[in-house]
Amino acid sequence: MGGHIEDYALLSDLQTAALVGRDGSVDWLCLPRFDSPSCFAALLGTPEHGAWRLAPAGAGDCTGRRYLGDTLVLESRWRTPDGEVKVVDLMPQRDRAPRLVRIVEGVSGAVPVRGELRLRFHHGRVDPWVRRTEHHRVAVAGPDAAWLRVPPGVHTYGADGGTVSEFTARPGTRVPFVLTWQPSHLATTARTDPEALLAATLAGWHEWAGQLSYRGEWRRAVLRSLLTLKALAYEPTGGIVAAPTSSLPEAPGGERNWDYRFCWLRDSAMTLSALLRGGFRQEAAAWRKWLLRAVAGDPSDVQAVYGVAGERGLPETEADWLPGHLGSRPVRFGNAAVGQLQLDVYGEVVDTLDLALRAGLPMERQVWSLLRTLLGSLAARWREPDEGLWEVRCGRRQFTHSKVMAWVAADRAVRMAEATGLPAPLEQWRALRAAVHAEVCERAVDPRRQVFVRSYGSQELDASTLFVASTGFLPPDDERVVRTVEAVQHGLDHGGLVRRYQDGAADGLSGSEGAFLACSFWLADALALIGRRDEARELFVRTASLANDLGLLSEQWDPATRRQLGNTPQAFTHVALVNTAFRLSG
Ligand SMILES: OC[C@H]1O[C@H](O[C@H]2O[C@H](CO)[C@@H](O)[C@H](O)[C@H]2O)[C@H](O)[C@@H](O)[C@@H]1O
Repeated sequence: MGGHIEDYALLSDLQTAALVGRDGSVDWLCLPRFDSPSCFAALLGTPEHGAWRLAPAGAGDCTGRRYLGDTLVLESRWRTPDGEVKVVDLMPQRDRAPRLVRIVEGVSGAVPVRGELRLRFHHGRVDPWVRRTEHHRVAVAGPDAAWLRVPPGVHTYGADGGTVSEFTARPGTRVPFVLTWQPSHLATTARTDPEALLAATLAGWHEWAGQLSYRGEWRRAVLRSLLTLKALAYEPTGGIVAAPTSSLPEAPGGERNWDYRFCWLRDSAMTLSALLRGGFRQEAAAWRKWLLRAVAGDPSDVQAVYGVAGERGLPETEADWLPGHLGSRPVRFGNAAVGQLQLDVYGEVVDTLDLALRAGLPMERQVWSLLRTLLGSLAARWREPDEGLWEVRCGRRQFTHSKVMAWVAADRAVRMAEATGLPAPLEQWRALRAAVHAEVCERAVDPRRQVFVRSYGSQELDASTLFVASTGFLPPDDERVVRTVEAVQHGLDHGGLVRRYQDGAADGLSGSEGAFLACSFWLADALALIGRRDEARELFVRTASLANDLGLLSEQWDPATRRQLGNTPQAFTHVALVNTAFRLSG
């Protein structure tokens, strides 16, 4: 049922991503886009649902692995009784077709190597027909074709529903495999030079990483997080996916399994703020253009989530043929969050536009007009209950976080209007800001404890109320802020980390979940803001240390089993890591 979540390495060509396990198996790959059906879905099933293992014959997990420098080129090493072998995995940035390149290099001895390629299109459901050409094995089914370039001298044959390759790796030999996807109606595929692709891919990532402006003490973790965020941005449109996976469970064996291969305005706006802080402005400009296209049509009907090209419909379906990761069912594709009202997205989007302006991106006329439409829509809707940032499936409420973020939208809009002098109903925006502030202070605070609660009138805690401090809604020395931070720290503690809300709080789903890693970083932020910097540092370091050996973090953490949970790598978590590192580094 796939390896452990933290066993996976990420490869990306900035249009889709693959996950490679420690055992040398590519267990997840959607082609040609992040949100396309997968051709390898062993992550959510077994190798029978599609996988490509390439490793010393009979070997288990690799004995060491790393990314080559500041790139997403993975090198896995096996030391075996027969000798040592390296496999270098990469997804070159696209020219025409998506490719997965795997180069086996002999280091010492004579090591028998075995490749087992099982392509299963449409999320593990369709076993393609495979034919042989002079240089390739070609798998075809429906719209999909995958071409495996067979290296000269490698014995390749069909067996066990897949393609097996066998050879012996010796020092000085490099054996490259290239898997290319293209529409099945194309009869040939272009030849490529895998070594040239490797060199260009290394250079491309290094060049990008070289722009990082952060010089603080957590440079390595920050850069790996930013590389991961960049890897989740769909280059042709500027959209950013929340994670490249679907249905990795928030509770093993449970139903909390969601498809994250889409662009949440919340997640992508926050991603942009992290990239901007790191000095990456080009992505911000591209995302702003994506945003304009995505919300075009009826910007007042802004959705919380869109497809990578701005699609509005992402129908949620259940894949009953997949057993799920660790038996966690259902496996879902598509996401019903698309039909929810999540008012906080106004705040996150406007906050990011403000940050972009302050980072020197010129305010375009179209962006300004979008901002005015968004504010008009928010003014009409902010009193409505919504599903909130946690996307509850048990009905709408007056969530505190949604209202605080409505205040953020009005506040940042006022700030931008004042800074630019561009035409705006400034007095209306100021009045909106004041009205939201007054209502939140009156209705979202528990009168007895003087803490901000999950929703108006409730007694429940919610880590998203920490935003009252970090957004500037109230000054950090306000007693209600301090009490809220302390209440979250103690009331939502889960093994030294933070739950997003109390275990058992209504969300419309069965079972419980792990500690939410982004919330743990948010608490570190809030502790720093209220002056408890030592505790903030300690929590930050503890949370960041849960990353796997390659620096990757999923959405949640299970303190009992000490394992990662949920979709991986998750943008939300890496964004929070970056933002907190910046704050703590001053
Ligand atoms: O927990 C229920 C919800 O889980 C997902 O939402 C979470 O992930 C989103 C993407 O990272 C994030 O924006 C949101 O704040 C998280 O709660 C899922 O996508 C939802 O459909 C589901 O209701």
